[in-house]
Amino acid sequence: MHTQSPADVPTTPAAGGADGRLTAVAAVDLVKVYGSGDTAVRALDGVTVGFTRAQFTAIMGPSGSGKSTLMHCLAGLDTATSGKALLGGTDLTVQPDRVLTKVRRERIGFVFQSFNLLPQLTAEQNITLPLDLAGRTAERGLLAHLTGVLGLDGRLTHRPSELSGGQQQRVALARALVARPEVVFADEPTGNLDSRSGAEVLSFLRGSVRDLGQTIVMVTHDPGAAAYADRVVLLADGRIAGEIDRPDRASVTEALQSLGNHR
Ligand SMILES: Nc1ncnc2c1ncn2[C@@H]1O[C@H](COP(=O)(O)OP(=O)(O)OP(=O)(O)O)[C@@H](O)[C@H]1O
Repeated sequence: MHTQSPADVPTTPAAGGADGRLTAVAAVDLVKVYGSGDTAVRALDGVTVGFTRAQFTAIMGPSGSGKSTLMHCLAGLDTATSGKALLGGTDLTVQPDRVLTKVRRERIGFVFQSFNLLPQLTAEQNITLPLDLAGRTAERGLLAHLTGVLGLDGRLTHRPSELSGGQQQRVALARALVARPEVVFADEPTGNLDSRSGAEVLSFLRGSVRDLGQTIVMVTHDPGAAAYADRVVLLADGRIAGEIDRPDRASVTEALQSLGNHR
C-alpha cells in the first residue's frame, strides 16, 4: 500500500490523472458538513480524488468514514458544503436541481444494494426505463450484449417478484449500463447477495470495464469484492487515507485493519 495525501492528487482532475489517462469523475477539496453548531458532523473534510476513465475503483474505509457521502455528492444526490464534484467538465455542486436530475438520468448509472427495480415493470422495461425517460431508444446491440452476458435472455418478460435476488441485481446492472453512462456508481452491490451471485456481479463489473470501457466506482466493505477493482481508495474520518493499486484481499484487509475497521 502506498499512502497518498490529498495534496498529491492532481488538482485539476478533470484534465487527466497522474498517468495521463482521462479522469471521469473527481472531487476537489470536497467538504460536507451535516447539521450545525455543537451537533455538526464533518462527513467529508477536504477530499480531493480523481477516478480514471475505464477503471474500476473501490471506495473503502471504516463505518462512518464518509464513503456514502462522497459517492452521493459525486452523483449529485447530495449537496456539498464546499469544493467541487466534477463529472467530466461539469461541477455538480453548482447545478440547479433540474440539471442534476437530467445528469443523473443521462450521464450516470446506479446500482444499489437493494436493487431498486420497479415491481410493476418487466425486467426488460426496468432495463430500458432510464432511456425511455430520456426519450432515447436502446442500442439493440448493446442491450443484447448485456442481457446475454448477464444470462437474462429467458427472463426479460418476468417481473422482479418472479426473479431471484441475483437475477434482480443483474437486471439492475443492465439498467445501469444500457445508456453508456460516463460512470456507474455501485453502492454495496453485493451486500444482499449470496457469495456465488455476488461473484457473478463483480465479474460482470470487471468485464464491463474490459469490454465496454465502463468507468465504475463502487463502495464496499468486503475486501474480497474490492479485489476485483483496479484500485482501492481509502477513506478515514472524511479524508483520503491512502490508496492501493491492483488490490488483493490480503492488502485490502491489512490496510483496513491499520485504519481500525470497526465493522
Ligand atoms: N443525513 C445525515 N445527517 C447527519 N449526519 C449524517 C447524515 N448522513 C451521514 N451522516 C454522518 O456522516 C458521517 C459519514 O457517513 P457516511 O454514511 O458517509 O459513512 P460511510 O463510510 O458510508 O459509513 P457506513 O460504512 O457505515 O455506511 C457519519 O458520521 C454519519 O453519521
